[in-house]
Amino acid sequence: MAAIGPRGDGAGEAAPLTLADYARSARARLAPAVWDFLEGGAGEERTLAANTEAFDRYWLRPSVLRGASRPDTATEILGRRWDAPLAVAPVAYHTLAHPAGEAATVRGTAAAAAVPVVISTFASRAVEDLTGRGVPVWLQVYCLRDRAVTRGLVERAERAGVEALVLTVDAPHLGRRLRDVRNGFRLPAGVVPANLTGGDGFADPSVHAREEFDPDLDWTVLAWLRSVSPLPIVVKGVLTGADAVLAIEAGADAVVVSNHGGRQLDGVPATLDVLPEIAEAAAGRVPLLLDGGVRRGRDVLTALALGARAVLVGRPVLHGLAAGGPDGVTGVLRILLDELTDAMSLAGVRALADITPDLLRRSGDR
Ligand SMILES: Cc1cc2nc3c(=O)[nH]c(=O)nc-3n(C[C@H](O)[C@H](O)[C@H](O)COP(=O)(O)O)c2cc1C
Ligand SMILES: O=C(O)C(=O)c1ccccc1
Repeated sequence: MAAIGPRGDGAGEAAPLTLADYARSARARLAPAVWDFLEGGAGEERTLAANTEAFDRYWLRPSVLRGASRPDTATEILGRRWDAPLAVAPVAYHTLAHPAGEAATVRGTAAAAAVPVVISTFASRAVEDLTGRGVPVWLQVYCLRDRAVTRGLVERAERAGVEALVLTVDAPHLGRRLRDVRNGFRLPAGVVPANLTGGDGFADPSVHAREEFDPDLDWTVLAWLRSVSPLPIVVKGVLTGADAVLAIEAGADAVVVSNHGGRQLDGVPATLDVLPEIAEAAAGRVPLLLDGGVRRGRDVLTALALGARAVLVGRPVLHGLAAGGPDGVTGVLRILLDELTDAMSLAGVRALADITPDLLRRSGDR
């Protein structure tokens, strides 16, 4: 976060070259309280900071003379081809960043690459306006106390053509985000969940979550979700090997190693730092995805070398959206893709299957 300058400093007017450029440009355009909501984490934001810092503790060990001038970034996950090992993480209320919201995100993503967009339970555009537009759409599910509402959301998404469900398991309630408390953050008028029926009182997300989220879920929730929908179930928010095993035993088709971008329990480790433990426990039984702090193409290489099959990117996509609408989203994803292929080529990695732990050296190790 150190690269982010003060508002109105004129940065970001030249064509953005990095995700940090997009972050600066977004910050200059967004109301400060909205920026804080998007950017902030829980507590002292130790986990938020750790997510990005963890990537900087690894160095790459290139192999030379590998004929890797045109690396192949394609992969297959849950039976679908992805152009690159990247997806858009679920982030509530994209209309906070741009009036077209998730519709702009989907359009911008499709222009960059065929990779999934995971829409939040709190997406601010109707799911029917997001599917069938060139990229797979997955639905993130918060399991609410009112299971009929959750079921209705899932059935609606399935009818619309959503291809997988991402069950978030790290949020019995929302973490204590001090920036939002200090700002008295409320959603601006008109920013509402477009796919949830009934009710209002959404304006303070943390109050709403306390009232509506089911805070007492256990692993049987997977069987319940399975009874509601035949779609693949991805469990998001696992941080230990033991929980990854329980997720697999409960029937998860994939697991997202995530600390919710440092927004839930402050003091948990960086996702990158728990990935090896989880990869060992999962032992290849399900694909592992990772999110949190991915800001450069080479970060994708690092995560894959430690056992992820793909990564999800959250805040940077919203930065692109705020900075330039669909074109900004395309720009963010293209930068990540260009940086990834550049790093693969220079590291002698022809295809994702070539990526092994040998590609890395942890700083300080000999
Ligand atoms: C503003 C914001 C809203 C989010 N909303 C959701 C959500 O509705 N559901 C969810 O599972 N995760 C949500 N997340 C967490 C992201 O899916 C993801 O785990 C995290 O942002 C990844 O870290 P990154 O932002 O460093 O890439 C949200 C994150 C942010 C920043
Ligand atoms: O999940 C989140 O991090 C989040 O910020 C959120 C916001 C609104 C509704 C639900 C979750």
